[in-house]
Amino acid sequence: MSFLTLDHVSHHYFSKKTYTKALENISFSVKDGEFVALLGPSGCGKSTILSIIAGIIEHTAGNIYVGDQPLHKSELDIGYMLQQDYLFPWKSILDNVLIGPKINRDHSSETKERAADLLRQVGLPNMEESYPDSLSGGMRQRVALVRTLITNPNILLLDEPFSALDYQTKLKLENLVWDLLHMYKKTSVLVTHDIGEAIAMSDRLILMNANPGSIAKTFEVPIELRNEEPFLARRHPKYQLLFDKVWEELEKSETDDSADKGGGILQ
Ligand SMILES: Nc1ncnc2c1ncn2[C@@H]1O[C@H](COP(=O)(O)OP(=O)(O)OP(=O)(O)O)[C@@H](O)[C@H]1O
Repeated sequence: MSFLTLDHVSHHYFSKKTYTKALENISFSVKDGEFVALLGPSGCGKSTILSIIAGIIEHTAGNIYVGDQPLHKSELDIGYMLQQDYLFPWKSILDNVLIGPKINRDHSSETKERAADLLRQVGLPNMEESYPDSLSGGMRQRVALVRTLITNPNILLLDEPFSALDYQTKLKLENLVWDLLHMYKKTSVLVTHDIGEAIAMSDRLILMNANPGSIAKTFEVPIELRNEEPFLARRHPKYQLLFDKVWEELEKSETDDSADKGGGILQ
């Protein structure tokens, strides 16, 4: 059975006078432990999908299931990682990481030990008492990753988590995140503009069109790439083949009739 299913999901944003058809008839599912990437042009609704899965906004049509339970009745524990790390500058690294557990009234020494252990795993040993302003962008995102994993979520939503980083740091973090998510067998949905990142990190790519946001095509990533860390996957001959196919499809969607079908004025 699928872990998460979106079944003909649509979402329209309404303001006083206008509306935007952000998503139209989105259907896909994510298997337990699977890593799915959402890829597509700006404004095609990728972040809206994550916000709906996270329960931040309510979809206007369709159904979402976690297993066989409707999303709103499920006990889905979500980890959300964004482009910005949103670390609190006045809190130490450890206290930043422990925000989630503290909200859940977990003050246990086991959780503190787990935080230190995770910080070590992401290459930040003995940094618990440091403060965010003493860290580089890449180090801050590692802390954000630990803060996301510490509550042991059963799905991770990754909204362009590497896009603010320099290229070298981004490649290193892709590897690190991939390693940890595979080690802990996490189900993940990644939003990205980067075709290479989507291919190197995920098991399946969902390519979207804009105006309104819809699914253009799905690509299975070949097993040879899925079994490799992102850095090595990028060197595999099948990586370039898939890159070219996805690129071709993206080009097609950009040359399609681009008349604005994504919204209008309310009467
Ligand atoms: N709060 C909002 N109110 C009105 N319209 C919105 C709102 N948020 C997003 N939209 C519109 O919904 C559509 C989808 O936006 P969304 O941010 O989900 O796309 P995206 O694919 O994540 O974009 P990007 O890649 O640029 O981050 C866009 O047309 C956007 O302008």
